[in-house]
Amino acid sequence: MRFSYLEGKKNGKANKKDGHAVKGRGKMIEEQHGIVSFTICRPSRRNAIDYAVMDELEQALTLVEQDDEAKVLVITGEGEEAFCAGGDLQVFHQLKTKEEAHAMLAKMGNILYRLLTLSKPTVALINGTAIGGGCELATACDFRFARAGVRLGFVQANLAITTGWGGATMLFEKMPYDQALNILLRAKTMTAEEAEHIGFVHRVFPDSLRERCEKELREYTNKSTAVLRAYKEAAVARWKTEQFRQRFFAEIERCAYLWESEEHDQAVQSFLTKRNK
Ligand SMILES: CC[C@H](C(=O)O)C(=O)SCCNC(=O)CCNC(=O)[C@H](O)C(C)(C)COP(=O)(O)OP(=O)(O)OC[C@H]1O[C@@H](n2cnc3c(N)ncnc32)[C@H](O)[C@@H]1OP(=O)(O)O
Repeated sequence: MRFSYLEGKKNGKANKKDGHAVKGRGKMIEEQHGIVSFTICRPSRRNAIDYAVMDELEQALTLVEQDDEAKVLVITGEGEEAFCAGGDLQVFHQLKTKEEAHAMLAKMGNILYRLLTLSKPTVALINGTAIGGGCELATACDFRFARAGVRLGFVQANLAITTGWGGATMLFEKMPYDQALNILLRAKTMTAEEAEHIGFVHRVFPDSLRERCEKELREYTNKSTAVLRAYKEAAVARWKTEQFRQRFFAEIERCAYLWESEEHDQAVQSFLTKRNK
């Protein structure tokens, strides 16, 4: 019987030799050669993130953090269409007040903060469109590898909100100030190649995404977990300060405030109406 990575680790019985995968509501976790892959499995919703995906991602972070055989975490989406279309608008459109929005935004914000500061290298394997919170998820990872031609965009401003999961704060940490502010304010999509040109994407692969990603990561997984942890701890120390956390969570407060606006409500309604929701 192939243990699920999550179940096996919880019972301390995971058979790590041949790897294993578990497909559940909204996610699939598999581990091969020290690489743990977390796949968002909601292709009919372009891999949009709902509460179930949040909970599964949080559980996966805990296990990867604790498991010495887990050396690198890769996050990707199922199918060819999308990496992640951000928050599930059909679910989160029910949230009307600042308080209701803040509860959801802070839940995912905390998860992305944990991802940002994970003591293992992380990769967003961008298999398709990355939009809104999908770009925030990708930004929280150390590296971004994308399939040639896919489109990415911090489109939140078109919905009359800002990023709400810490994405802007992380982007200002990881990119030159003017490049980060430009892509946030323009709220347009760009190709993987354009994103590589400005330094948001690190590798663009023409095809065979997983194989190419695994080959690229062999240079990391052939190092001891202790060394990987030590370098990541040095890298993320700057983000474990109270001052950074205050900036990170202030973004979430601002998004929650904007969430309440009539403009935001109408923008989401128009997206959903276009799909007769
Ligand atoms: C919660 C806050 C968070 C943050 O920033 O902090 C956010 O992420 S805000 C949300 C930002 N996301 C978006 O605005 C993306 C909206 N979706 C799109 O722009 C397009 O769907 C796109 C570009 C992702 C894909 O376009 P494509 O033409 O390939 O597909 P469709 O638009 O026909 O969509 C197919 C199917 O998926 C459903 N869908 C897509 N995105 C979402 C979403 N974010 N939430 C829920 N459902 C989504 C869409 O409704 C269609 O469903 P169907 O039942 O077939 O009508």
